[in-house]
Amino acid sequence: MRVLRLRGHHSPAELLGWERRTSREKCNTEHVYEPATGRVLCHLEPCGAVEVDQAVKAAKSAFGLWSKLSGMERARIMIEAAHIIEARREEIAEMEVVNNGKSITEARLDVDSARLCIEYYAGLATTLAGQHVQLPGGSFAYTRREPLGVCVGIGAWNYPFQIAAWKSAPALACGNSMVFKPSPVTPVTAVLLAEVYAAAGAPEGLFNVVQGGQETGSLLCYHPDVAKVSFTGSVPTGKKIMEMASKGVKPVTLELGGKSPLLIFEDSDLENAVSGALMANFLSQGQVCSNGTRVFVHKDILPQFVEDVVKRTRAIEIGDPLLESTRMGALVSRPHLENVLSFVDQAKKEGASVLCGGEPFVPSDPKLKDGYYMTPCVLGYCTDDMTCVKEEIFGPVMSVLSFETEQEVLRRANDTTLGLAAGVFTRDVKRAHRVVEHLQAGSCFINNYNITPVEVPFGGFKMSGVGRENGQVTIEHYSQLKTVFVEMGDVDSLF
Ligand SMILES: NC(=O)C1=CN([C@@H]2O[C@H](COP(=O)(O)OP(=O)(O)OC[C@H]3O[C@@H](n4cnc5c(N)ncnc54)[C@H](O)[C@@H]3O)[C@@H](O)[C@H]2O)C=CC1
Repeated sequence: MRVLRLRGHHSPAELLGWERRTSREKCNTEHVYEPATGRVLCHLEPCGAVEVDQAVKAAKSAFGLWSKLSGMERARIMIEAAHIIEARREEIAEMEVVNNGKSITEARLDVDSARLCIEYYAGLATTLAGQHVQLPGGSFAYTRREPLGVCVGIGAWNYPFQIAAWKSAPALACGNSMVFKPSPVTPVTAVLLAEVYAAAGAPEGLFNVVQGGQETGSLLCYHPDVAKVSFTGSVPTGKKIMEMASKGVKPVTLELGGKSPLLIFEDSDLENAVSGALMANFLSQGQVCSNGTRVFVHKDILPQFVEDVVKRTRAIEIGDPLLESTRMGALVSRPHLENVLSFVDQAKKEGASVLCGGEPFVPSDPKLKDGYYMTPCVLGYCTDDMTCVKEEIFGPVMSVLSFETEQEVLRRANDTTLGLAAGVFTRDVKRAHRVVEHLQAGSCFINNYNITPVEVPFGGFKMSGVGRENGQVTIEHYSQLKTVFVEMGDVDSLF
């Protein structure tokens, strides 16, 4: 059973073996918008306690079957899911664009990342194994890596399909089942992932989608049959999730926000450094947790850097996210756009200089006139105490700061409670590794930025999170170790 309560114009075709449920009772529906046009896309009916319980029960029943399969058997279904995603790539990407507002070019890359993640963990599913330990007198012990049970995934709105895959792939590979709750702002594509798993032959109830916001999320976290919660979102919500999970002593994975630094030294390849700064700030309209929004540039190259970065920022094509030529689409919602613009106003008041952008943008196409667009912004003359340098803006706003020495820039880069990512551009190999050693961040980039291959772990230091997603290590976050002692002699009793 899958609890899906999405109604509207974009109802994907029914598939054998899974069922959509809509509310039997009247409840408060919420509008879901298309950011590119501002029109209402569909309505969302939040799931209550009854539906959450049904979804968890379905997942529990699927767990009974799924956890008994061998890794090879699970892998076969996951690989099939990856093939289906590949075949439906364009349709899923378009749906992501319509619901999220990002460009089709980026949405396709997100769908690819989701597929690669499922392929990668399908491979790892076949490698799960324990250890054999020889003990005195012929006795021995062995360990078994076992799944946790029903895992909950709670997603943010910036990478709706990718987050659902990044959470479900390692969970399913380990033999768990999942109930996933997307953000109520972007509820559409997680439903498509549920369709994909079902079509690939997953047992009924293996991957369920419940719709809703805070209340639905809390019901999931407190549910006694839920073994683990994996969350992507803001720091304040992450703290609440941790608190709720603690009532049942449930492990959590938290992928939270950042205010990451990007350090550009005077010996950098300037063109690459500028490209890196753009990648660090403007993907997904700047709504990326790992963004390097504090760009520290050595004072000797600052004028040239600023000239080049502003020139290339001004050239970014903004508009209809479904067009191939568009590089920046719409922000996710009207309130979020207003919030981002208010950060730009605040920066001006605090003495930063708007070098380009930071204005609402109205595309020439009349159908897009109510969309949530803005021009990407570069703020110059920033100082460490400014709000734009301290707080996560989560929009296309780059703050440029000047520095003189390595020691100084490291101290300033680490002067934050967050630690998701960090980057350094330099041609000096020794400096690159020395700097990275001192950066307090979970994901560090040398001479690039915002590259997230699924084979490597991703996650934060400090208040940016707990646990990791992707890479081999994530298997440990979705499984537990059982130790089995085997006596081959007599019991040496003290009594
Ligand atoms: N580290 C990472 O990988 C990422 C971090 N983020 C962070 O997420 C934020 C933006 O995303 P939002 O969706 O606005 O974040 P949010 O924290 O408001 O919501 C995230 C999810 O949690 C749910 N939620 C909210 N309150 C809850 C509660 N009390 N109990 C259970 N669930 C609850 C929401 O419905 C949504 O599905 C940014 O601050 C960004 O930094 C976003 C994407 C990736």
